[in-house]
Amino acid sequence: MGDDNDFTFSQACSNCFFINWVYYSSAVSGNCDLNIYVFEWSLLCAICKMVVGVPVDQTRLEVHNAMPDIAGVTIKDDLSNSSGNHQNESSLWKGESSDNASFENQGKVGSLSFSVVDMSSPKPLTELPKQSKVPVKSSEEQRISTKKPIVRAKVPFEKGYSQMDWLKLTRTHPDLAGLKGESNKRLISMDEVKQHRAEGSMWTVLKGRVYNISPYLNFHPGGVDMLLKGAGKDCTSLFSRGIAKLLTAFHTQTSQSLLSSRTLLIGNKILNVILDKYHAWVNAEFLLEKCLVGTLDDSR
Ligand code: HEM
Repeated sequence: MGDDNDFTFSQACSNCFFINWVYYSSAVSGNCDLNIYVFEWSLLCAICKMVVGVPVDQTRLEVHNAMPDIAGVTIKDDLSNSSGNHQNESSLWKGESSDNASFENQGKVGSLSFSVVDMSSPKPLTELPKQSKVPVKSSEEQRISTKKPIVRAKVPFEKGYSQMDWLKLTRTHPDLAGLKGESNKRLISMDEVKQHRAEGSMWTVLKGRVYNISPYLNFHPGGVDMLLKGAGKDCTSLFSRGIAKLLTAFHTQTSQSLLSSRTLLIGNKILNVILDKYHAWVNAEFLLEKCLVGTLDDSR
């Protein structure tokens, strides 16, 4: 430990691919191709370590254990002095202050020569040791503790207002739409829809169809207030409203692209757009069949 083979360089995190951490190694010996050394390991940056939940010190231990032997390493950086007293090791991992100025170094491993460029900013470097002092939860513990309870807006059914009760009503009530003998095949303008906001004759437009939602108000599992938002309006967008979720997953690529019709890659973060958050399985056309007043005339 602490011999001439010690060196420090910046390396892209194998999870998020940001070059934001500095790897320090000591006591390496034997033969190794640098390409293997750099690319074969799964090493995480400080941020991913926190997300994944591997304690910094533990990671470092694993890194040391997994270290392949390297013979004849002639790399020496400016941050370690000739006596093998590596100031930067302590500043990186033990929280002592040191000058973290960028440096560039040339090195040679076997037949491979290369440049080592420290692109890491001083701030994250001095922050690393602080993180290592905080007890880091295991990934399982972290997953459980960060899991938020799902808050549902669903309104508890009042007696007699279940969806079954609604279906019974649709089968037995003679005129839920309030048509009074008029046809429900007629075209209705948006102006006419706007005039129907009062209780008893409250209209809404859903996917081009005009419904009288008054009788359904108390049966709506999302509550009366939610349904009232669509009164006298086109509620299609409210009905199909989605949410965007930033998954705590990182993609191995870094680009801006559409991974699927609902999943977007921004940088290396995956954004998942969940469409029809509440009504994905709701067949409103069937539920409100008996409330149909007409078809929206969007030409006017
Ligand atoms: C106009 C026709 C609509 C119909 C037929 C309808 C029907 C339903 C049904 C059947 C559910 C229960 C879904 C389930 O259990 O999975 C539901 C839930 C819900 N709806 Fe609607 N809805 C309508 C409009 C709206 C509108 C316009 C809004 C918002 C402004 C809305 C907001 C909600 C909410 C927040 C829930 C609760 C989701 C939950 O936590 O389970 N609904 N709706």
